[in-house]
Amino acid sequence: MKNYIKARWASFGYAFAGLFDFFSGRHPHAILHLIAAITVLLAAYYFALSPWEWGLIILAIGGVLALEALNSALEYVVDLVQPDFHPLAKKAKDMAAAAVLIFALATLGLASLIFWPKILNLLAN
Ligand SMILES: Nc1ncnc2c1ncn2[C@@H]1O[C@H](COP(=O)(O)OP(=O)(O)OP(=O)(O)O)[C@@H](O)[C@H]1O
Repeated sequence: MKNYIKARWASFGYAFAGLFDFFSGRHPHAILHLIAAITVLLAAYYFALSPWEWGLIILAIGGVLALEALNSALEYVVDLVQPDFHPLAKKAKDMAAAAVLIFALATLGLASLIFWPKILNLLAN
């Protein structure tokens, strides 16, 4: 039991090592997504979103950041197994980037649905 807890605790530490690497500055997209996330969270606070709106925004931000982290992980693996140019390495990296783009666009749609009426309302008053 003690060893089990020790191993789980170590896994938690590895996840934090990944998190530290992700936001270390070595992955410029991670920093861009973080800045965008903080901006959206500040806007959410300003417009006093409902709990449901907060929940959707938090899930969407978490999804974008998690997908970007997976994209970076895949880049590491591709660079490890195929440091030289290879058409399949290109396809793998481009597809992973597409996954982030798809989720980011969906998040943009969600944010527009939530914020646009509130912005219009603010402009009208
Ligand atoms: N080994 C490779 N073979 C073929 N094309 C590659 C290879 N490595 C990278 N590429 C191409 O270059 C693009 C950019 O790859 P890169 O690894 O620099 O990622 P990035 O999107 O710039 O992310 P980051 O800035 O986080 O490193 C890939 O999407 C792919 O099209």
